[in-house]
Amino acid sequence: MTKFDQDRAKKLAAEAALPYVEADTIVGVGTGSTVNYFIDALATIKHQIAGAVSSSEASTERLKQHGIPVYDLNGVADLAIYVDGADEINGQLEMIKGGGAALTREKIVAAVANKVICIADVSKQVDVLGQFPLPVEVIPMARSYVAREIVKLGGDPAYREGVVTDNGNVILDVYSLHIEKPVELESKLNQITGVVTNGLFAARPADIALLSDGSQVFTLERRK
Ligand SMILES: O=C(CO)[C@H](O)[C@H](O)COP(=O)(O)O
Repeated sequence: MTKFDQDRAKKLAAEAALPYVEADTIVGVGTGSTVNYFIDALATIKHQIAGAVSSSEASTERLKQHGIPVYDLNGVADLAIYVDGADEINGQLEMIKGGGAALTREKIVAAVANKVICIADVSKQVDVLGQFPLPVEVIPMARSYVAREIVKLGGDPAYREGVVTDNGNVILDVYSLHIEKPVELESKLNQITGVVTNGLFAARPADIALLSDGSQVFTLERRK
């Protein structure tokens, strides 16, 4: 890939999500550096929206700093859109997420949303998922057991030292996966006792991807 301005690409992709925000609705907001640009853009139209639900303490803080009200997801029955970044995204708009350790809350908000919009720079686009180590959120006392089970599935798990998720759990990053069947692997990993969830967003992929190379934004829509 030729060199490009990654920060500018993230900002352009983030700003391209603004037209999808409907007036007077609550907006689902993800986590990460690309989403930070989205939050800053959302602040420019904050008087037109009802507020946000957030997938992490970090995003909640940034939203509040901008004066955007943040609601508890339990009180929100209808969420039109959820906007989030990705660590990898393939042609079916299946993603690996969780580089920022927020995967579980991200997956929960995505599950509630009618439309999931992925914003990313074009370096995140891949043919086959798995170059980026797949994050798995694990209950701390199950860490070694889960790691052994992941090895049986062909993965190479590494403990992300020093990281505790917003839910009080730990992360295993799984290397050496060439993920030909993302839906199947997502389900298999979730069946290991002690796994909270994993960073494959395949059962519930993105509906729209806004990908930028720093000069333009490419819109991909998932074929249903
Ligand atoms: O899944 C995530 C956090 O858990 C992020 O969306 C993902 O890591 C992409 O981050 P960035 O926009 O900083 O590249």
